[in-house]
Amino acid sequence: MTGLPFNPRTAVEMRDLTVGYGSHAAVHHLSCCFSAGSLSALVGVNGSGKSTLIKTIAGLLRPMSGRCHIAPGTSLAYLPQQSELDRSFPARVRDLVSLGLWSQRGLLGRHRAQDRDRVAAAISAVGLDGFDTRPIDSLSGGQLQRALFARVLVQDAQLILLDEPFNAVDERTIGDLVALIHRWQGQGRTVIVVAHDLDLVRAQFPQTLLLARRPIAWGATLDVLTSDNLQRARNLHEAWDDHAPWCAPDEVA
Ligand SMILES: Nc1ncnc2c1ncn2[C@@H]1O[C@H](COP(=O)(O)OP(=O)(O)OP(=O)(O)O)[C@@H](O)[C@H]1O
Repeated sequence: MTGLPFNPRTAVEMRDLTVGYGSHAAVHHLSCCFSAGSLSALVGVNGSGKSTLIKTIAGLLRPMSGRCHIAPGTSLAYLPQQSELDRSFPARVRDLVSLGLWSQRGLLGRHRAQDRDRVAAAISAVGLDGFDTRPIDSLSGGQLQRALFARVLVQDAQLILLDEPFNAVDERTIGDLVALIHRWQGQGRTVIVVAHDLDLVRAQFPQTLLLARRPIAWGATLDVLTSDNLQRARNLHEAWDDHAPWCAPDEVA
């Protein structure tokens, strides 16, 4: 499959992608693509390879084999899981949100008045009015997630990757974050979100990729999240041997 031309309406395309850590593959033989302007969920049980795949799309992990192709010139915003963030870093909410400007201004670049306005508008848009100077280590989990979404807003990226943004946040915050995600998609951005709540995924995400170290199903959410596919994903995951050698493509059913 490698060598085929990249479709310009495609934002991200994986072709027989295998990726992992050291010599251990965490995601095997994945071929799928995300259209420009699509909204997709990435689901699977713990350890099924979701974060690994998101990090690969973000360019933080290199494929062991196959390809992960991003449309040339695509700007990208990646929000890791909260557990990967260092909350003890001495920063205020507006410092955290201003980091979203670095690709446009450089890390040490001076912020203009319009940048400060953009940061203030983003903080307001996520419902954190009055929190500008709050240290980030004093925020609740939901408030921190709102601040991180404000940073993504400021980044103004065409491709947005969110790893478990709804983890440990309340219903109201989830509703507000989902509204922002729909707004991004409405603006023509491509959004890929790792999520665990399958009811939320069914209600809010048109497309889904179900992973169990290898792709189980990909496409319209209601066609993917069938009880058969979910059972197949659980079975495959339970049978997975982390120490097995790298499997060749034709060993996958
Ligand atoms: N930095 C790492 N070094 C070695 N192995 C890793 C590393 N990160 C993840 N793994 C392994 O890769 C596999 C897939 O992990 P990954 O974090 O991608 O799964 P996940 O679906 O995102 O899980 P969760 O839902 O728990 O966040 C797991 O077996 C995990 O232990």
